[in-house]
Formats: sequence, C-alpha cells, structure tokens
Amino acid sequence: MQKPPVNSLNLDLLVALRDTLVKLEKEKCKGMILTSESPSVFSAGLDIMEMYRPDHNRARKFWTTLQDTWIKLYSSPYPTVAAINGHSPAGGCLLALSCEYRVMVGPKFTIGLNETQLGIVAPFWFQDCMRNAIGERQAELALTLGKMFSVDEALKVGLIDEIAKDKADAISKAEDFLDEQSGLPALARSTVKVAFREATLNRLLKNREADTKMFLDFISMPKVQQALEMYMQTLKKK
Ligand SMILES: CCCCCCCC/C=C\C=C\CC(=O)SCCNC(=O)CCNC(=O)[C@H](O)C(C)(C)COP(=O)(O)OP(=O)(O)OC[C@H]1O[C@@H](n2cnc3c(N)ncnc32)[C@H](O)[C@@H]1OP(=O)(O)O
Repeated sequence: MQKPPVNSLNLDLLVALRDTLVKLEKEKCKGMILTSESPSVFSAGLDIMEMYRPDHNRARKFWTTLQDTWIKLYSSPYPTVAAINGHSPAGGCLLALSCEYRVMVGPKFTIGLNETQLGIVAPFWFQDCMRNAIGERQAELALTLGKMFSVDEALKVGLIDEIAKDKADAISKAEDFLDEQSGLPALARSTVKVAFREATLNRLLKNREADTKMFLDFISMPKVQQALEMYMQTLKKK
C-alpha cells in the first residue's frame, strides 16, 4: 500500500486493492505479501472522511467495495501474508487478520480493532476475523475495550505469528512462509483454506445488504457524526 501519509482506506485505495486481488487470482498468483510503503503505518484503517458527512451513494459504494475487497482477500486461493511494518488500527487490522500469516515489526507499533474507543462499532465480520485468530474469550475482551495491542502482546495472544526486527526481516520471514506453502498441491491447500473460512465468509455473503444498510444507518446518526468530527479534530490537533 502506498497512499501517504497513513494508507487510510478510502474508496480509491479500496478499488485499487480489490482490482489487484481480482487480477492476482486471474493470473494464478503463487503468493502475496501485503505491506506498506510508510515507515510507521501499515494502514490507519477506514478513511474517516468517507464516513463524515457522507454522500449516500458514495458511502454505499465505499462500503460495498470494502466488502468486495475483504471477500477477495479472505477467500484467496493463493497464500497471503501481512508484513505489518507499522501501526495497524481498525480496518488496517482487518486487512492483516484476513491474511493467512502475520509478521509484525517490533517493538514500537500497535495493532487492534479500536472501534469501540472511537464510539463506533466493529462490524460483525471484523469481529469474526479477530475471533478466528485469538479465540472467543480474548476477542470479546479486546473488542469491548477497543484494545490496541503492543507487538509483544499481539504475539502472546496469537494476533500475530512472528515478530521481525525491521521491514526487510518481515519480508524475509513472509517469504519463508510462502516458500513453505509453495511445495504443496495448490488445489488441496486452497480447498482446506476455504473450508476453514467458509462459515465466516458466508455470514457476510448472506447478509451483505443488511450489513450495508446497518453501516449507512449508523453513519447517518447525529451522535456518530459528532463522534467522528471530534475524532478528526483530535487527529488533526495532534
Ligand atoms: C449497531 C451496529 C452498527 C454496526 C455498524 C458498523 C459501522 C462501522 C463503521 C466503521 C468502522 C470503521 C473501522 C475503521 O477502520 S475506523 C478508522 C480507525 N482508525 C483509527 O482510529 C486510526 C487513526 N489514526 C491514528 O491513530 C494515527 O494517524 C496513526 C495511524 C497511528 C498514525 O499516526 P501518525 O503517523 O502520527 O500520523 P497522524 O496521526 O499525524 O496522521 C497523519 C494524517 O493522517 C490523517 N489520518 C490519520 N488516520 C486517518 C483515518 N483513519 N482517516 C482519515 N485520515 C486519517 C490525520 O488526520 C493526519 O492528517 P493531517 O496531516 O491533515 O493532520
């Protein structure tokens, strides 16, 4: 990802990610490493400006493109690794969680689904991804608190799989993971992957319109708009 300053996921970046994932699948990609050009941020999550005083049609397109991107990434037949070389809150954490393996550069960055802290709610499929990675108990604790994990904490709870000392080390560890997968029969590998992920995928696939409506209704609430405005001001003052 290369959208300075913080790879916030706006409609344009989501379209680019989705189209890339579609292309990789078509070209029978052997493996993908998702990382960031930024030296300190993997992705700041959803672009707050897409939710603040939104145009209804654009907000709908934004959300359905996010759903498409997630579905493509989560169900990709080829192996995927997140080389998390910076902070990874909310939607950034979702992208990492949707890969099969996570290597994160330590020690100073943080990762987590922090939505509760912002007065918004992590959608059920964000929650499902966290639950699938760290288990029901730890996911409930993390999501209710909107906890951002340090790299050490993330490793301990199973949110990431390995710690790297810098980006080059993260890429090298990600390549090791891909090398290990490359010797396996591709169809067997991808069938097992999708079997593990099917229930989570189907939950969104069967409820896409309801999920979109919930998002649009949620961001139309004056209280939510107020919370987003205050949050943007805090970020800008910083
Ligand atoms: C009842 C059931 C209802 C269910 C409905 C579901 C509804 C769900 C709705 C939403 C779900 C949302 C998920 C999300 O992803 S929300 C986004 C959450 N993201 C964050 O909280 C991260 C915020 N950013 C930061 O913490 C930092 O920026 C950080 C990533 C740590 C990087 O820090 P630093 O390097 O110091 O950079 P700055 O903070 O100075 O930021 C630089 C500029 O970038 C702007 N910025 C940062 N983050 C965002 C963002 N997410 N969107 C838009 N813009 C962002 C920041 O304001 C700075 O701008 P400027 O240079 O103009 O001051």
